Amino acid sequence: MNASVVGEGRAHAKSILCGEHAVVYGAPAVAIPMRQVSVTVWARRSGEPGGQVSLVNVAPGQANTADRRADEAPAAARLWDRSREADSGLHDLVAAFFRTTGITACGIDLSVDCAIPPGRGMGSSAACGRAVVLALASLFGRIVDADTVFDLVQTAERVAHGSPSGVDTVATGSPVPIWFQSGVTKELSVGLDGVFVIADSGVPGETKAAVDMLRARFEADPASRTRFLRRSSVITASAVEDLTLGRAGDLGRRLTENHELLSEFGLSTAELDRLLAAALDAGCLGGKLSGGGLGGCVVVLADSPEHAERATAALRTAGATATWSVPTGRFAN
Ligand SMILES: Nc1ncnc2c1ncn2[C@@H]1O[C@H](COP(=O)(O)OP(=O)(O)O)[C@@H](O)[C@H]1O
Ligand SMILES: C[C@@](O)(CCOP(=O)(O)O)CC(=O)O
Repeated sequence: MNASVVGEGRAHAKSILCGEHAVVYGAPAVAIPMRQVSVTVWARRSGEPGGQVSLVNVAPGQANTADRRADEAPAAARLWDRSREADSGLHDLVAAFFRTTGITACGIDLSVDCAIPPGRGMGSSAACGRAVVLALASLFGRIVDADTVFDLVQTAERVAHGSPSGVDTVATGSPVPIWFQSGVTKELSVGLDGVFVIADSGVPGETKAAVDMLRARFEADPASRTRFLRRSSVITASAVEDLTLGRAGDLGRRLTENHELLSEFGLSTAELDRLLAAALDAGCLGGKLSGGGLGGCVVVLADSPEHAERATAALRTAGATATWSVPTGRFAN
């Protein structure tokens, strides 16, 4: 690979099907890709001194239009969300990139077109981090192996989350559903015929706040931690079988069971519960909050495109600000 004037990197959103939070403590989780919602980053050398990074957000949605050549990066049209910049970890990530690769640090301009809403359990922070690493690698003409990408993205995730499990870091770059535990990833083959519908409650959740809240609860009551991890692990193990063997009804029940567990530990909200009730009334097989919780999204399972459409309409009526459909047929490699 040769160095270029503009480097481009892309990553997508994800939804956690089961095991969130437990995965932070070494239990397994399963996540599916949402490839239609993505972030693209363009990296250029700037005239600023070594290691200085400036960030701009470009008009939303451009990442999801026609393929663009690297030298056609659009002009910056909107400012990066400054209120969130400090905790994005992207400055640390760029510094870590130079340290790890041994490339002499220079000023970097990053243009970020992020269609993934932040704080919705869709992995915006990990996807932004992954896209930055890939953009820098392409700018400097380096091939960066998967383990190094993982470590670099985790540098930014540590700033955004505190103690990230790494499931978002892997899932935002995988085209297929993954099982993840303590840094080990397995790609899952899916025998299920159905449609996952993801719905945004419109309320931002704070993953870090949710993780901190659960940790405080576990410290106050260590037995509750054991109970939470056991139940989550059992649900995830069954969900993997249901997903691979195509047992849609069983998988739906697991999702709902996982929601009840997360809810029992204070991670749901009235808005998320209302969305789930509406989807179940509309004939969904089950569903749950997805990601950090305390806001963000739900993921529900419908057994056909027709049921998914009905669920989508019900979710919108119940207040969802956005919905996405992920048919399981899309997971073919
Ligand atoms: N478009 C954006 N502008 C600024 N910061 C962003 C943007 N997208 C993501 N981020 C960073 O990611 C964080 C959200 O990450 P997190 O709370 O983990 O939610 P998510 O569930 O989306 O991963 C933000 O606080 C910010 O640091
Ligand atoms: C709650 C957690 O399990 C998943 C967080 O997902 P998100 O950042 O809210 O998309 C945290 C983690 O795995 O590090």
